[in-house]
Formats: sequence, C-alpha cells, structure tokens
Amino acid sequence: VRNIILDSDPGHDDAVAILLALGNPAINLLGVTTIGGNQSLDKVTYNARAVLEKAGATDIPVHAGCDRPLLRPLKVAASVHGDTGLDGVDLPVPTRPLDEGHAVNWLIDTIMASEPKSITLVPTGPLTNIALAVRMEPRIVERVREVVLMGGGYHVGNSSAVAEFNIQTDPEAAHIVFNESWPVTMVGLDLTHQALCTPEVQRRIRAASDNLGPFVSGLMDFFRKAYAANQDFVDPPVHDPCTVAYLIDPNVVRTRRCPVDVETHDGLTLGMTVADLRGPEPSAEECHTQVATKLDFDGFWNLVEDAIRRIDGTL
Ligand SMILES: Nc1ccc([C@@H]2N[C@H](CO)[C@@H](O)[C@H]2O)cc1
Ligand SMILES: [Ca+2]
Repeated sequence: VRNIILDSDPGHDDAVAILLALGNPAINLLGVTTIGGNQSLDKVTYNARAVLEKAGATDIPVHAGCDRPLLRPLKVAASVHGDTGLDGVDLPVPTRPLDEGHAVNWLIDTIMASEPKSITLVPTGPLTNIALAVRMEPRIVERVREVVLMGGGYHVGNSSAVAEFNIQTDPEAAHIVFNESWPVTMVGLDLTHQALCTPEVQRRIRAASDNLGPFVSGLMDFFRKAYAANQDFVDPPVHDPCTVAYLIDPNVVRTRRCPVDVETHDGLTLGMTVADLRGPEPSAEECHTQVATKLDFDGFWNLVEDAIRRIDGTL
C-alpha cells in the first residue's frame, strides 16, 4: 500500500483525485493539505473538507497551507472552477472541523515521524507548501519516497502558450521542488490532456452509484461547460487524478526520464517547465526527474469508476 499526502486546490479535478485516492485499496491517504490556486485558500480548503464529507471520509485530516505564492500575487482560475472553486454541485456541510496548524508544519511533522521512504507527496496545485516545507526542514527530501505532481508540460501550456497554471502560479516554488534531489514525476498537460471526460465516460461514472456517481457527473457538467467556453475543448481534461492513477498502476501512465527545470524569469516563458528530451534516456541514478507521456485511457477511467463504486458500495 502506498501512503500518500495530497496537496491540492479543489478544484473539480482535485476532487476526483481525492475520490480516487479514497476508493482504491492500493492507496492510503494520510491527509489532505490545501493551497490557494484554483480559488482562494479558504474556498479550496472548504471544498476539500466537503468532498471528504461527501465520500464519508471524515477520518482524513485537512490542514490549510499558504494563501498565496512565495513572491507573486495569487490569480485564481475562477473561469474554470467557478466562484466557489467547485461550482456545479451541492456540497454537504463538513462535520469534521478544519485540523489545527499550518499545512507546512503538518507535512514536515508527518514526514519526519514516518519510516524513511514511506510517504509519497502528490501535489496537484501550486507548489508553495512543498517548497516551504523543504526550506524549513531539508531532511524531508531524503525521507520522502518520491514526489508525483500534476503540473507543467513539455510541449503543452494552458495558462500561457508554454506554461501550465500550477507552475506559473508559483514558478519560484516549482523551481525549488524540481531542483531538490528527490525523485520527481511530472504529470503534465501532455499526459493530462489525454484524460478527457467524454460523454460516454461521464455516463458510466454517473451510473456507477447513487451518491458519488451523480456528484462527479455534476462536477463534470460544469467543468465541460467551463472548458468549452474558456479553452475551446469539447471534453474537459481531468488532470489531477492522473497522478494517483500512476501510483495505483504505473502501466496506466507511460513516463520518460529526462532533465526538467522551471523558468522563473518574467516574460514570455515564465513558468515554463523545460524538459530536455534530446539524446538517449538517462538512468534514475543520472537523472531524478521524469515526465508522463502516454495515458491508458480505458485503464484510467476504469480506476476512477472502480473507486467511486468501492466508496459507495456498488462495486
Ligand atoms: N484552466 C485551468 C486552470 C487551472 C486548472 C488546475 N491546475 C491544473 C491544470 O493546469 C490542475 O491541477 C487543475 O486543478 C485547470 C484548468
Ligand atoms: Ca489542482
């Protein structure tokens, strides 16, 4: 079983990542930490708690993290996630109080108290919390098993022609995370734009159960409209759960090892993740970063449907 911490900014696809983590027996979700990104910190933190409530997972701790990037102002993605950050569904009122203490302190304490290499970090939002944790306690770098993050892209951008939202929101934090020695798997837009929620997929998800099936379908209805209006997609790409799917079954996501670094200079390429795909693929000893390239579409959506059924008891 893979112990993970989800650092997220729910967000429609972050919500699906939380459900996939809850519903698959290969994953043990130790906790959720939140970061300002898709919407303000308060909104994404409420959303994380509400999604866990909806899934009956009130045993999972939620700690709020940073409300803005290290240096830059926060620009939320309200056009895609709506004013609440999770528009399109009715959310249950969370019964579990927000857990005390800053997410960065909880991340450090949890990692330092764990067996070495027993925890995997899964960031699906801007990387501010992770960067601060590394600067406060550098020893987490060798203690964490690996970092599998949704962000970046080697040939694709969304917040600009060449940059992805999570990275471009806090490029300095991303630069820190990519340049520490821990293993980093970048699940970027090249991969996640393959994870489209087609009408056929949405029908399967909706029919999977009576609680989460319609809930996720409602999220996808909003996401589809927002993506069609703002990014000219026919079907919305569901980015964040691709990280969890890779941890459940590495065969669902093909990867290529290569050097990756982040552009932090202002201008045309700010926030770009530059992957050097030239030449032969380096070994893990030579290179600590890899990028996700090819998704097994059916395998991915089968995992999502399976998780929904398992949580709602309709497997
Ligand atoms: N247009 C848009 C902006 C931000 C996101 C969020 N950022 C990442 C994709 O860029 C995902 O983590 C998702 O939650 C998705 C779409
Ligand atoms: Ca996200």
